Amino acid sequence: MKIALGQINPVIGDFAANRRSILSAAAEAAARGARMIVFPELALCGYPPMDLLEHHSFLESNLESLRLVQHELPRDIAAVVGYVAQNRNSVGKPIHNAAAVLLNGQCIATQAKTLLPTYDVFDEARYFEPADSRTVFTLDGHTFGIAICEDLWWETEPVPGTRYPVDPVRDLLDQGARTILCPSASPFVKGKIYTRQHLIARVGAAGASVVYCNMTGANDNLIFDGRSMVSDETGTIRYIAEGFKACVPVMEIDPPPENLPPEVTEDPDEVTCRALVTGIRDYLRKTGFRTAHIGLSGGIDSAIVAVLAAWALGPENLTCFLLPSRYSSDHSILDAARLASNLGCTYHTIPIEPSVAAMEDSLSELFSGTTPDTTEENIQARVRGNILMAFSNKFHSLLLTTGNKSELAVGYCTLYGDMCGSLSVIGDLLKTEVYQLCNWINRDQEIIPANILTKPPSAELRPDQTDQDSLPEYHELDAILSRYLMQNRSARSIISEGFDAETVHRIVQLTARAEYKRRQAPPVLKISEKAFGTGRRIPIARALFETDG
Ligand SMILES: Nc1ncnc2c1ncn2[C@@H]1O[C@H](COP(=O)(O)OP(=O)(O)OC[C@H]2O[C@@H]([n+]3cccc(C(=O)O)c3)[C@H](O)[C@@H]2O)[C@@H](O)[C@H]1O
Ligand SMILES: Nc1ncnc2c1ncn2[C@@H]1O[C@H](COP(=O)(O)OP(=O)(O)OP(=O)(O)O)[C@@H](O)[C@H]1O
Ligand SMILES: NC(=O)CC[C@H](N)C(=O)O
Repeated sequence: MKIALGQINPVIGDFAANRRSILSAAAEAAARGARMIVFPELALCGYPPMDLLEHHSFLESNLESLRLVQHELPRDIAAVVGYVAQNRNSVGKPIHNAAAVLLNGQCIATQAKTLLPTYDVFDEARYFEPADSRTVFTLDGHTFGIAICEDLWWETEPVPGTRYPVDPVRDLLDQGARTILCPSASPFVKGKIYTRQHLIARVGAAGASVVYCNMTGANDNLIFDGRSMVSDETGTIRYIAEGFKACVPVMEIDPPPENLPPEVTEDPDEVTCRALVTGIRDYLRKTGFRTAHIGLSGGIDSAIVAVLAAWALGPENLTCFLLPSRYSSDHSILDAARLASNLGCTYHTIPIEPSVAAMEDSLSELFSGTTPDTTEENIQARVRGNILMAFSNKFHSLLLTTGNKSELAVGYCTLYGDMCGSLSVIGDLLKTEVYQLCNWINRDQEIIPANILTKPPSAELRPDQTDQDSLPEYHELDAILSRYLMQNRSARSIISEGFDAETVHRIVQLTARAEYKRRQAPPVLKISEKAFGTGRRIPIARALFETDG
């Protein structure tokens, strides 16, 4: 039997476009002899629809769209389509996260999702009623079971100490399933592909094959990497679809192809770049923007964002602004200009001195007798924010923010200043990871001028300032932050590893205090297991250090 993977990139709530993607993928698969095509989780409405699920019109459009797909699909190909189903029981939440098997105008099977992820960025139990049973179906004598995304993840323990009571895959196998079909919307995280491979191998250990179809593209902070997979009944991966790209591969599953199975590997730097490029590109496309712009300082953060944005949108669609102040060094301006030229982007230079001087003049009476402090530094950052937002308003261009995860953690950024913007491109990359990725970008040729990579990081908001005037060295800062943020470790436990106690306490305090800034930050493209944003929810008004100490 030939099976196709409908690895598509749905737009949340664009039922007409998603239906077209489904129908065209099914037509292509049918033309290439596929008997079945599996689409991603909630392919019809996009993932995650969040509170749109509380709108009746959304649910009605979704069901109407399913009816249309059912009748418009090519004949003789079964399509497994993710949609929102009504819960026909009188108890529980009114809807299920489900998949329908459509064939020749009929719906021959449906399956709701049993395990509803409600951790990190997932919030499915808020909306959906879990399935209370699972059933297999047959096609051409082959028995299939459907396990929607998390239903494949039973053996993992997302919340320490908890384990789902039901193993949906085990249940389907016990009912005779020989192949598990897995419509999925599994957001990209570096290295997660190996976990998926491991989960598929578990099914193989029970003698069944898996057809795993993951979504591709990005929605807000979540990036879906595709890389759908097909395994044989020994758990060996026989096929991996391309990452970050819509495609419709077709393959024989019974028996699987003779050729050697592909190795599941990823280059962490390359895959991170591809993920972030996808995140930028889809954010703009799906929000109706074609062009973006950034403030290019000659520092490393805006440099990497410029490269990623130029790759995502094309250099002709990225405008860079050099906004020097009285403290900007000549080399910063030269480095920024050289980078923009290397990328082929247009750049404009607008000195901020006149606006800063005008602000200082306006405030001089009010501030008389005070000494300069971060207030004056922040005015510079806010003048830049003002210029960059004015360009956005006038030319319908989207401002990308350039702050990294280390700065966002400790609050080393100015509200309504360098935090202005709509999408945080590197807010999930620690500063040391930014350096690593820049070196990867420059591996064959110098795209980012070497000087940007070697000079000490500085906000250039006062004379001879460097980041290390206020922060520990980045390798130390990042080591502490990854323990505190990613592993939820307390200061005491981090100190017990040999880190300097005073530094750890200060970093933990700064990070805890800066929650209010992060709540106002734009969505951060997620690439790690713990990113700022919807997957890390911390109250702002709270007792500060007891829980962290
Ligand atoms: N708990 C809370 N909830 C809500 N709001 C709270 C708050 N605590 C303070 N605030 C408000 O926030 C204000 C302070 O925040 P904000 O105005 O941003 O300013 P602030 O955090 O005081 O200063 C910005 C810091 O970032 C550094 N910086 C700026 C720009 C770029 C870079 C870089 O290298 O990338 C570094 C700069 O050197 C300085 O240390 C307070 O005046 C108050 O209005
Ligand atoms: N001279 C400048 N011209 C244009 N934009 C600037 C300038 N200075 C700062 N910015 C903008 O503000 C952001 C914060 O910059 P800042 O220099 O304060 O710190 P940074 O975090 O070290 O960033 P970078 O490494 O990009 O310099 C920059 O990434 C950039 O987008
Ligand atoms: N949509 C889902 O069920 C996603 C949850 C799953 N653990 C994943 O990230 O792959």
